[in-house]
Amino acid sequence: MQQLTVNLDDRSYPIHIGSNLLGRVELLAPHIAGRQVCIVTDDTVAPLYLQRLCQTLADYSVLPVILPTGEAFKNWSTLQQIFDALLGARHDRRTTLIALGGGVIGDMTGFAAACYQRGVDFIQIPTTLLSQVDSSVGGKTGINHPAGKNMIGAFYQPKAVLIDTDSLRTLPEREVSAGLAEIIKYGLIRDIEFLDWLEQNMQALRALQPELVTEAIARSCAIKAEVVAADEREGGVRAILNLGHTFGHAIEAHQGYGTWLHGEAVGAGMIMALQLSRTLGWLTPEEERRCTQLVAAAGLPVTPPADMAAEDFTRLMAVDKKVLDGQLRLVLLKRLGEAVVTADFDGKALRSVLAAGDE
Ligand SMILES: NC(=O)c1ccc[n+]([C@@H]2O[C@H](COP(=O)([O-])OP(=O)(O)OC[C@H]3O[C@@H](n4cnc5c(N)ncnc54)[C@H](O)[C@@H]3O)[C@@H](O)[C@H]2O)c1
Ligand SMILES: O=C(O)C(=O)C[C@@H](O)[C@H](O)[C@H](O)COP(=O)(O)O
Ligand SMILES: [Zn+2]
Repeated sequence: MQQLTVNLDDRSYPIHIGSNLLGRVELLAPHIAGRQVCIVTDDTVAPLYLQRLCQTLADYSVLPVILPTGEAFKNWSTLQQIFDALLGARHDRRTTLIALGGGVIGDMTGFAAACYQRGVDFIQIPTTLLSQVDSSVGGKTGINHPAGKNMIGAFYQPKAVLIDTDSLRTLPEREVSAGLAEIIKYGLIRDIEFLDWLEQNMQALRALQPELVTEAIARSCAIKAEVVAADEREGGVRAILNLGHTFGHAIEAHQGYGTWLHGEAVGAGMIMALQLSRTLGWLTPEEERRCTQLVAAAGLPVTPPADMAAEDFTRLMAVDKKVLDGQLRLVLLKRLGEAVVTADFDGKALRSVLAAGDE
């Protein structure tokens, strides 16, 4: 087992990564204040892992909450089901919420924990590759709004993150690819050696070769933990974790939440950001080609949806959370391994990137 730490003073927490961790009560117990535990999961993950976790927590009073699966349910009415269950079972302020599932469950459970009785503890047990490398770490929690992704939420850190790599065995291939998008993101924004390593190992990673996947998770979490520790509430550098997301979130909202997976939209969105970086002279055409090949090799789309026009992007991107005083800011690459957040790009160049889908 490996252990990393997200260093945030008195809100610091461990990330445990390894095999067979779902059965390790001693990793959870130090982070559970009372006897009440509420496990929030979805109706795909519940039949796979809920019973196992309940057995691990046999000494606690466990309330399971099983939500409908998928991005389309990351909304107010699903969130309300968590509050209904907590109140119905008289959970008090010492309750601990546990998110058992992918990023949708993690984001919603974290937000519920931030709000319930003005804040209770929560633990992340991510079960998708995407949630193991990204969403379970860093404390961004929330739900979608029809007008934009993750528009309602809070920064609220978990007490611990437990990454059981065995849970990936049941993950569909399409979801593995979605997780690889965020892994590639870390190489692009911060670590060119990691990018080289990903190019060399992409097929083995897609096949979930255990040592390699564990290595990819640990390197990704280490980068995310470092960025979050430097800028917890995205006043500055944390925004680099948003590479490809301004475009990607527009794709998700336009297509209808859940039609394109988050990781798929980020894959295509990163290519759009790289194209714009190339037009600024920051990347060579060869570097852009190389990255496009890597994203394609991960099994991800490299072009936006055919039915999305430049105007659709412009409208949806205008509500991005990085917009300041009405001005769009994008995460672009100064060079491979180095990202910047900038408003300083040519509007015409952006328009031609956005119009690629119109052709
Ligand atoms: N908070 C953050 O920092 C952050 C970071 C990245 C993404 N996100 C959010 O995370 C969400 C995407 O997360 P996701 O890709 O995990 O999606 P998800 O939670 O919808 O999970 C994907 C699918 O995999 C299923 N699943 C989960 N674990 C499984 C397993 N072990 N075996 C089989 N099936 C399993 C789920 O039921 C679901 O159908 C988006 O809402 C995105 O906005 C948040
Ligand atoms: O943790 C972050 O910061 C990120 O931006 C990680 C992203 O991968 C993630 O999708 C996040 O939810 C996007 O945040 P948002 O603020 O753009 O909604
Ligand atoms: Zn993301």
